[in-house]
Amino acid sequence: MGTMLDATVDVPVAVETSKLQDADESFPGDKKITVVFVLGGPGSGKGTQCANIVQHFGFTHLSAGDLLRAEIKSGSENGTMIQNMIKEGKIVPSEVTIKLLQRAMRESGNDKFLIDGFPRNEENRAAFEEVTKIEPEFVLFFDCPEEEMQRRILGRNQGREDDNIETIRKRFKVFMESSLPVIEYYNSKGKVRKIDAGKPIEEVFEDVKEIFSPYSAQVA
Ligand SMILES: Nc1ncnc2c1ncn2[C@@H]1O[C@H](COP(=O)(O)OP(=O)(O)O)[C@@H](O)[C@H]1O
Ligand SMILES: Nc1ccn([C@@H]2O[C@H](COP(=O)(O)OP(=O)(O)O)[C@@H](O)[C@H]2O)c(=O)n1
Ligand SMILES: [Mg+2]
Repeated sequence: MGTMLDATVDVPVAVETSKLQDADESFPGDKKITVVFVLGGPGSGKGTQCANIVQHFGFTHLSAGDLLRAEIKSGSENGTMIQNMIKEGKIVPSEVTIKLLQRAMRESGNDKFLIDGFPRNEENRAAFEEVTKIEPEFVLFFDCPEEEMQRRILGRNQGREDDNIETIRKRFKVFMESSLPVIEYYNSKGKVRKIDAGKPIEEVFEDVKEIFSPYSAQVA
């Protein structure tokens, strides 16, 4: 399953694991890990489009929010803290989120990841870089008007404790103050691929597909 951008050879899982901890000590033939960060405000359509990308391009979708919600459900010792932060629209300390992401990456057996909803602030960004040494291939940014995002979240019906108007307002504020600067940071490095996410799902995916075409899983 090679692509244009990763000269992939199959290596044992053990090598992959050490690579995650020490990705800068790569050697010829080592497995390259491709990470795309998928960012955008709450309700901009990150999860929806990631599901489409997975179908077409062979990536594994890791939603930081989904991993945190699963951690609450699992009854972990951090569960109550995570639940309280999500209810308030606050960003969970990166130490917790990065561990969940690393575990999910390891367990997937894949080498191409869409990391959805992460990094959401500077602390997330710097810690991920420090711990994993992974630089994202690019950042997919779903740009969507706030009133449209609000409408979508209120219609989402996933039973989420943070999908109420009071928490939604807090999440928008956190997005503007903490997450947009991360997008700006990557923009200054020329890594942001911005998508007009206010359009219907199929139209957004047309634009997404263009960006991902070099990563087609079908390319020999
Ligand atoms: N382009 C779109 N147009 C209309 N509704 C959308 C669009 N993309 C996603 N949705 C819907 O909006 C809600 C939020 O989408 P979701 O993918 O969960 O966003 P995010 O992960 O960014 O919060 C879902 O109910 C989804 O079905
Ligand atoms: N990197 C992250 C991602 C999510 N979260 C928490 O999880 C909540 C929901 O995130 P999400 O990505 O599932 O939300 P949406 O943007 O998909 O609506 C956020 O509001 C944060 O409280 C976090 O703390 N750190
Ligand atoms: Mg989501």
